[in-house]
This record gives sequence, C-alpha cells and structure tokens, in this order.
Amino acid sequence: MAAIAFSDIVPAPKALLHDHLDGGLRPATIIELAERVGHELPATDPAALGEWFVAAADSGSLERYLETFAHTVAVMQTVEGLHRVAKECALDLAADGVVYAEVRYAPEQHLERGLSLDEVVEAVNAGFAEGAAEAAAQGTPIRVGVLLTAMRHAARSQEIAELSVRFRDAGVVGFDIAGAEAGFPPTRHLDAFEYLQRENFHFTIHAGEAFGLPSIWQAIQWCGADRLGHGVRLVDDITGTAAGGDVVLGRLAAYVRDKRIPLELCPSSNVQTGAASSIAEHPIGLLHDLRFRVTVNTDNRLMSGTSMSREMALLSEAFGWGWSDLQWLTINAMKSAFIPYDERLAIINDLIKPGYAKLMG
Ligand SMILES: O=c1[nH]cnc2c1ncn2[C@@H]1O[C@H](CO)[C@@H](O)[C@H]1O
Ligand SMILES: [Zn+2]
Repeated sequence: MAAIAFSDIVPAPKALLHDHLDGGLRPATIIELAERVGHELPATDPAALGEWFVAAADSGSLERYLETFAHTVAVMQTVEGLHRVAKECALDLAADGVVYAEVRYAPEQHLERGLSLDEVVEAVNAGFAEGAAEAAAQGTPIRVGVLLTAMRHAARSQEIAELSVRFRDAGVVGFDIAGAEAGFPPTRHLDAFEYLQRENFHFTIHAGEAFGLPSIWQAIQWCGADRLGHGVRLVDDITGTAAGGDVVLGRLAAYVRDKRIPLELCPSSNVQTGAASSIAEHPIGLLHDLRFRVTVNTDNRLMSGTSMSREMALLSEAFGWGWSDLQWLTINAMKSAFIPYDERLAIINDLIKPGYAKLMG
C-alpha cells in the first residue's frame, strides 16, 4: 500500500502525549526574545537557527542532545517569554491538526530572572489559554493539558509534585521527570511519586530511552508510573524477533503489554539520540505488531524539525501503515491521556472516529 502523504495527515485529528514546551519554539521567536534579554545565539537567521538545532541535536547522545535546550530555556525566563512560547505552541499544534495535546516543561528551569514557580505555571497556562482560544476561532480547536516535569539530576521533585497538585484544577493534568537518564534512576524521586499516588494524581516517567530495562522496571514497579516516556528499550526484553523466530516476551515486557501501560514513543528523537538506528529499524514496528499500547509523539519539534503529521508520515512510509493504523495510534493516545475518562471518550467519539471515518471514505 502506498504511504499516506504528510499533507493528507495534517487535517486528520491527532492526539499528542509527549511534547516539551522548551523543545518546540519557533526559531523566529527565539531570535526576537533572545535580542530582548541579551542572550547570544549560534545563528541569527530563523532558517539557519532551525537547522542549527536539528544538527546539534543529531548527536547520537541524549546528554549532547539536551545541551541545545540552553538556548530555548534562556528565552523562557519572563512572563512575556513564557506566555508567548505557550501561546505559539498551542497554535502550532492546532495548525498541525492536533486536537488534544499534553505539553510538558520543567518550571524549576525558568526561575533565573526572579519568577516564582507559581508565576511560571500561571504565565504558561495563560499562554495556552490564549493560544487555544485563537485556534478555536480559526476553526482548529485544540485542548491542551500541562504536565510539570522535575529534572532528574536535581532535587526538587517533591516541590514540583506539590506544585502539580496545587494546579490540578487549573490546567495541570500530570507530572513527569526528564533529563539525563544514565546515573539518575527514577527511584531517586520515590518520595515525589509516592506523594502523587496518595493524591490520586497522574504521572509518566522518562524511562528506557538512554538507559535500559532497570530504568523501565523501576519506573513501573517501584514508582508506579501510569505511562512510560519513550520506553523504547523494552524491546531488550523481547527475544526471537528475527525473521522466523518465535517471539518471547520477558516478564517485564509481558507485564507492560498485559497491563496496557502506554508507551510514549518518539521516533525521530530516538534516532537523534542513538536510541534507534533509523525510523525503519525503530522498535515501534515490532511493538505495534505485538499490540502494545503504542502512541506516537514529537518529543521536541524544534530539535527534530518535526511535527505530529511528519512523524506519522515517516511511520506510514517505513511500515506501510494506513489510516486504520493512524487511527489506532490516535485512539491509543486518547485512551492514555490524563484528563477524565468522560472527556477522553468525548474526544474519541466526537472528533477522532468521525475524522478517520471520513478519511477512510
Ligand atoms: O527526550 C528527552 N529525554 C530526557 N529529557 C528530555 C528529553 N527531551 C527534553 N528533555 C528535557 O526535559 C526538559 C523539560 O522539558 C528539557 O529542558 C530537557 O532538558
Ligand atoms: Zn521527552
């Protein structure tokens, strides 16, 4: 079957669970904001700056990939900068046909110019609200839920978990930890996760991206993660995948599949950090065939020069996936979202299913 073209995927309703606010800025916005705060950039032309981010992130290592965030975080230190970046994020996702998005960022990284944690969250929430209202007026409605991230090398996870719960009725729908994975296991933040469980709150954990099975196992069995950020190395617990081999799931992989634990897979990002060697060889193909709860995500649109529609087009081309696969991925994401069950169902039944029914003719 012919691959579905990018331009045909854009109008399809899509759901996104893993997108970093500080990884999705418009290059032109970075340049304008950097001038205002006196931050020096590696390029001052929008196209060249966009190319710089993709090339620098194309490093083969998560640690070097993460270094590029210094230039986005630097321009997100004021109410004005945070508000604008959040507003444009909602507009850009909506223009790409994303109807539901969970966008994450680490408030502790935005305190360099004197803002408090609460002021950071308020500025971002206001930006998302304005962007969503503008998108709706333009005929491309989007719902944005916020995830607050704590940096795994730092020691503020309890504080950020409490911040998340404080804003749970004001746009924040979940919590996450991110940053360099090797050397910083999820159990370092066990207190925060146990607190969140006692609060009946939701969280995902970046695990199984730059480090393997122990990180995934801890995230699920020690910390109680609802979802796995990436989780791609789970394939290390699946054997016999070469042609003709009998596929055998190890205990952890079987548990993840049986419990329908969602995998927030981010194909292009994984190729850049070396977690996968190419899109065609990305474990998402196998995980899809084995019917794990697979979702497709952008991770960092700026660093990967990508969008939800582009990720789906790449997968359609690499694996021959058609509309029913794209619908399956979208419904998987929506089922795994952190908003209430009735609201998830409404988006599935009122937007996603009718949208794909129309596309499938
Ligand atoms: O794929 C990833 N793996 C781990 N950490 C990440 C990834 N993408 C971004 N960040 C980290 O999350 C912070 C908050 O958004 C970013 O500043 C970056 O350091
Ligand atoms: Zn991520």
